[in-house]
Amino acid sequence: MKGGKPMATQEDISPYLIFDRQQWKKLRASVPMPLSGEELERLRGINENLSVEEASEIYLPLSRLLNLVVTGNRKMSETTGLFLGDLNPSVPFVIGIAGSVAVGKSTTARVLQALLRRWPGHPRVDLVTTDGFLYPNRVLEERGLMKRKGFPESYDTRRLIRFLAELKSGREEVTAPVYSHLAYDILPDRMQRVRRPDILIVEGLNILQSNRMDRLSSPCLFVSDFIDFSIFVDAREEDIARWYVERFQVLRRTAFRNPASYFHRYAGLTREEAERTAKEIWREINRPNLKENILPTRERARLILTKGSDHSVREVRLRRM
Ligand SMILES: Nc1ncnc2c1ncn2[C@@H]1O[C@H](COP(=O)(O)OP(=O)(O)OP(=O)(O)O)[C@@H](O)[C@H]1O
Ligand SMILES: CC(C)(CO)[C@@H](O)C(=O)NCCC(=O)O
Repeated sequence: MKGGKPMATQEDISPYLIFDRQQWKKLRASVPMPLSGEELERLRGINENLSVEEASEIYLPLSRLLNLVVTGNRKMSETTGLFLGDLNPSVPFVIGIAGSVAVGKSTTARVLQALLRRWPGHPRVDLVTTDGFLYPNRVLEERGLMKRKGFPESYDTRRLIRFLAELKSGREEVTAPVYSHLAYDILPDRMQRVRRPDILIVEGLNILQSNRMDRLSSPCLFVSDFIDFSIFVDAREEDIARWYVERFQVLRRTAFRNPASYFHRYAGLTREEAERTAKEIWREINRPNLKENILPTRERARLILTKGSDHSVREVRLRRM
């Protein structure tokens, strides 16, 4: 592919092409129209810190690539339909987004959702986060896992696999449980309905994992078996830790103030106390999870976005296949 160069290390066996920012941004060249003012506003609503430059230089070319992959995939299922003498309706194309807590998965997912919606042919793009497949706090407490949220054992992975299998089987409607960061728990009386979108984006730190528990499930299937294109959002650990602490400070002044917030007690902390608390949660929970369970899955992704300390993407690695 134009502009990409093979990975510098292990050049002979690496499946990735590497693009620096300059090379990558050129790949939006044939996008027919720039983002409209209205679309830019919508993107700003997703994350006020996301720059227009970032959206158009990084995420727009990425949406162009995804659009081509989705179209190719649809052609392939039409070919199978032709073979079967039956134009079987295509099932949702699933894009997975993985990476550490606080690396920016949700933001990436929402930007891609907004951009993909404007491509012709697949206007219905839904978004599900694997947070909904965490066990409720009641179960986590019983199992002594309250300090292990986000670790493989804190998810009902079988249920997540069942959800994806049902979606890929062409069901008219599938449902996912809903997690609330405010309640810090699964909402018992809420369900997210997914009705055969053209594309489903599944965002979560665990989507590329294949731990022992999953292998024991029968039949032997992994979450990644249902993902057509996977993206890993990557950054230096020091940067992610800082983003985690910064986000915690923002939440202390905003969401934690809400008396309904599980972390309402944190609203009363001073800036220094909040910083200490956030650093401790990072050190005790999210950092070990990154090292032990998330980073080892990075090279399973089709595409790796590497961010610099200001969240701007410095490098894109794309698997040849
Ligand atoms: N592209 C971006 N530009 C600027 N800031 C960003 C960008 N992406 C994310 N951020 C900031 O980084 C922090 C984490 O982002 P986000 O909530 O999207 O992460 P996440 O990976 O979904 O985290 P979690 O797994 O904890 O839900 C937030 O403070 C967000 O505002
Ligand atoms: C719900 C997860 C696991 C993933 O989004 C994460 O946001 C989380 O709650 N981690 C546990 C430690 C913490 O509160 O940051």
